[in-house]
Amino acid sequence: MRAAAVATAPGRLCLAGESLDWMTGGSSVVATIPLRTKVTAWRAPGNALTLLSGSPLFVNRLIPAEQVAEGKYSGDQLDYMQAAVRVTLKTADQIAGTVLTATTDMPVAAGLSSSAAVTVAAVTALSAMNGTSPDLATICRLSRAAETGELGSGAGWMDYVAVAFGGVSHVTAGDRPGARGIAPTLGVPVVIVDTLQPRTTMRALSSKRERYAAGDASMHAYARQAADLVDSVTTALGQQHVDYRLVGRLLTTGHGLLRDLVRCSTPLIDECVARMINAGALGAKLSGSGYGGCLFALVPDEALNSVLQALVGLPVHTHVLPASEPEGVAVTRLAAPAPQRANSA
Ligand SMILES: Nc1ncnc2c1ncn2[C@@H]1O[C@H](COP(=O)(O)OP(=O)(O)OP(=O)(O)O)[C@@H](O)[C@H]1O
Ligand SMILES: C[C@@](O)(CCO)CC(=O)[O-]
Repeated sequence: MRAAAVATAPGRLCLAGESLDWMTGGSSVVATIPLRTKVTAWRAPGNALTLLSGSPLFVNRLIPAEQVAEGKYSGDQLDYMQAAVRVTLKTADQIAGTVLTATTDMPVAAGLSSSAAVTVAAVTALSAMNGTSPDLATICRLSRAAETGELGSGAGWMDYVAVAFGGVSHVTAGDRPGARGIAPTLGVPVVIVDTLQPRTTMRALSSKRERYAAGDASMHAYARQAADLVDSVTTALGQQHVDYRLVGRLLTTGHGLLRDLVRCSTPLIDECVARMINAGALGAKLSGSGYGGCLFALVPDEALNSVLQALVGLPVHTHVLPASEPEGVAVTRLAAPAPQRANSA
């Protein structure tokens, strides 16, 4: 029987607590965004796994099912999709004939967790294709096993939990992936600025890991101060009437910690943050692992024009999001087509 499923997963902004999950087992605060990755999985007769990605960055591939089952990777961009197949389908028989396509609205490798979005969506679509519907914690476990276990990239639970659960949430770290929902959405529009400065999470992480493990005083100071900030942001966002001026100030404070202690900002990111705040943004910070990629700002409607004008002339791409995204991973199992009737004439 032919079976197919489509899953979508959002990108995420990190509001506070980048890196705490893997550094100290600490929590973070995240919000998902309405820029989503869509993965379709289906099975047709054949011996290979077919990976198709709509992104101009990626070259489509056909990989023998045995090679996937053995865990052999080629080191290219589609390894994330391949790893999701391996942790979900396991045997060569199950893998043979699987076709996986991915398209995305979000900048890739730029701090919005495109890798967790594609992995979570792929694990979910492949499970549904096989007739199973794992709970969100299981989807997070499989996705982390794909990125971290298979590819040696990825970090703690933050990205998988953010993308799978959706909304504005306090992500708890530790052994069990979990999130405490704070609110469905942020009550202020968000402007995301992609600096187009290339970076990869893997490289960013290895330098931070080395410094933290070597006892670097700035990294340890960051870990302490960021944990306090996570508490303050969680409390501020949990109020019945949220004071977004306060939330904005806390975000900017978080950016300062990343810039001065972790030292993972760039002059262009700092320039965008400063210009947006001077033009009326409530607060701004980089998102994700830094060293390039995206920053974001909370911008009330009345300041939107001046904030966008302040960015004119900078080599950046800007996304204006009227609201953040309440929905985490979502899946639809497509009905198998009815069998063709033999023509009796
Ligand atoms: N739509 C997609 N299709 C296939 N692979 C994707 C897709 N989106 C992301 N990826 C994979 O994820 C990699 C990017 O992961 P990386 O962790 O470097 O960045 P990110 O997740 O976007 O940012 P961050 O982890 O800082 O939030 C890409 O190089 C590619 O291999
Ligand atoms: C923030 C981070 O955990 C997100 C990975 O996508 C990476 C890091 O710690 O540098």
